[in-house]
Amino acid sequence: MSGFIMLNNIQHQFADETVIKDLNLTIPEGQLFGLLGPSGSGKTTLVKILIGLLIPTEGTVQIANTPMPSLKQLQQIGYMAQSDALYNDLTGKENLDFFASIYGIGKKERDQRIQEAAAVVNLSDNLNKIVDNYSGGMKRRMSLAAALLHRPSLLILDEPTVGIDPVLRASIWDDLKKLQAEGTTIIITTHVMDEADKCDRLALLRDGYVIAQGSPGELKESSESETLEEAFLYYGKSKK
Ligand SMILES: Nc1ncnc2c1ncn2[C@@H]1O[C@H](COP(=O)(O)OP(=O)(O)OP(=O)(O)O)[C@@H](O)[C@H]1O
Repeated sequence: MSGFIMLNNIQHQFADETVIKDLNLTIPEGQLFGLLGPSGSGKTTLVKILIGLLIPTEGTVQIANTPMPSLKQLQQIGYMAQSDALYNDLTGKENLDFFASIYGIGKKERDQRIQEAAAVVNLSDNLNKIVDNYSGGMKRRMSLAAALLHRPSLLILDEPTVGIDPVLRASIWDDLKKLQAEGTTIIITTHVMDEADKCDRLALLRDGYVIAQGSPGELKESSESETLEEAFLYYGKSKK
């Protein structure tokens, strides 16, 4: 397994609380990898460590053999945070134009990239609407489009489907599968079991520990569980 992303002996402390504990993860290129865990288990903290937004108290992160944080690697990453960071008074197109300028995409190319990203998330017909008039799901999809503008090879999505109805959730998953088929490595955090089932591999997080890793099938099989929820409970107990 080639280690496109490697987290080695990560530990992270906020004041006197250790929220990530001796964590090791290797994620190969092209994988759709899920971080599954309940609220407060450390998913967002881990994602922030991964992209270099937080420096871990201990341990190292490498992406494509480069120690993080690295500006060069950051340019290859598309990051979608848990809450939408959009300008409500601007149109969808104006928002994407703004993000494209931040990514340093030249004016000539910008229009094409905006159309391309909007098409992936089915927002092409809504680009001229003010974002304030978008539904919650449209805003989530617009945030995803913003994370795709620079055609990142690594996409990191922090709970991208929270508050989104099942139909839209399915459409976002279709988008993710499409991007993966084009070669994008995707890391997604979730606490929704049926979403976790769609990932190639998972790390189950609880109280800052990885309590188990594997494909959804492996995790169910090795815990003799019918569902991932049962598997999660099984590994949670065996860690106590
Ligand atoms: N900036 C911070 N300062 C102090 N404690 C923090 C900070 N950020 C997170 N924490 C704590 O770290 C722990 C893990 O939080 P984190 O946001 O990583 O969890 P999570 O799994 O992403 O949760 P959720 O699913 O609710 O987003 C929690 O106990 C949280 O209170």
